[in-house]
Amino acid sequence: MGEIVNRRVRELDPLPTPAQVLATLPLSDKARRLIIESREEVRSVLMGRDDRLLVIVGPCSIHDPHAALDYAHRLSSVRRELEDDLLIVMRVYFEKPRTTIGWKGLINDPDLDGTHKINKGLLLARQTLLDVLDAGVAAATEFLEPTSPQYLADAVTWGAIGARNTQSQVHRQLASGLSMPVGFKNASDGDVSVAVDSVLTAAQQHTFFGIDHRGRASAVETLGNPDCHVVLRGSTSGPNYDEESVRNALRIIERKLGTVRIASRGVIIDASHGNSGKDDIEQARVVRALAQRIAHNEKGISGIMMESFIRGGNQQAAPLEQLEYGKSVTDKCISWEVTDDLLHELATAVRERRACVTAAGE
Ligand SMILES: O=C[C@H](O)[C@H](O)COP(=O)(O)O
Ligand SMILES: C=C(OP(=O)(O)O)C(=O)O
Repeated sequence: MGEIVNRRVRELDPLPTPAQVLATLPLSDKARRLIIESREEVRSVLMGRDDRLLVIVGPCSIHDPHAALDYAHRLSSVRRELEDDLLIVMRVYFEKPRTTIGWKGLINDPDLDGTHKINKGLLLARQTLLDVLDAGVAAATEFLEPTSPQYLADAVTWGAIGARNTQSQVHRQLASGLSMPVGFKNASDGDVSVAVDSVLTAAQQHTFFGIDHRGRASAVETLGNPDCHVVLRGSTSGPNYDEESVRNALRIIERKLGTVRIASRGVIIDASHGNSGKDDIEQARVVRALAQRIAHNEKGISGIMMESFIRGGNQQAAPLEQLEYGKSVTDKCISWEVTDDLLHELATAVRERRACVTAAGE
């Protein structure tokens, strides 16, 4: 057998089952309530029943659970302060899709040293999510590995399928069975219509290969997820957060999804990635430009995403003891101080939008 299979597999190291991990690190009652409430709030914002702005904000990736929790505590108090205007959900991203190679996130390599202790990373990631929730902050994450949601998804309020996977059947099927709203990014080359196709596909029922809670290979039958939507993140050839690009995306959504029963025909705009050339200073400028447009009641923008951490910028990934505290090891992030200002500016923009709507009798 060894001559024809597994010739390029060094080892198969069993992982605990999802049921074991969930039993070791269960959700608290408080966390469960936060997840149920915040998922419903996200749906309401997406449907326009709640006039707040969804703001998904936090580090590009989590590499240091202690710094992540420090960030979550800062965010928690702003979240409460601005809750009448903003629905804030923290980016708690553990799985990084790479353009070629690079550190693939806390689950894949928790020690950031190429030892890839997934067993450790899985538990560390789940513990971090639970800690963030206990700090009173709802969590957003990108789902990358098709089986990882079984270990984490119960603790997640908003999910993303990234630009590199938006056209992947595997990820569309996965989203069709997820219990929370899921945003599909436009493709890295800027194609928005594939993300719209994803929303259409994920809203349908599917049957596919997966695992159950006991880790058994299973045929997974899903009901379809009507809470998927498009995230505009710019592309390798430039931004797509300008008014014309947003109108264009809304037209594609209307044309392709006109009769499909989905929560949102609006978009979320990711101010990072292709919309700011992954530059934190530019990213803050993009958020400010969006705040102005929101204040003027531009239609179709349900939410904003920002990559933000304690310190601005980024650094090379390396073992924790060699790193500067609170600074991204993947894309450049906006510093906490600037983030705090931007969140207040976005809240002001939402109040101005509300005044516009009232004045226009909408
Ligand atoms: O959000 C993070 C990165 O943009 C994504 O993981 C791709 O990064 P890379 O192009 O550096 O691999
Ligand atoms: C990888 C990310 O984004 P994108 O898929 O848009 O590159 C991300 O948001 O972390």
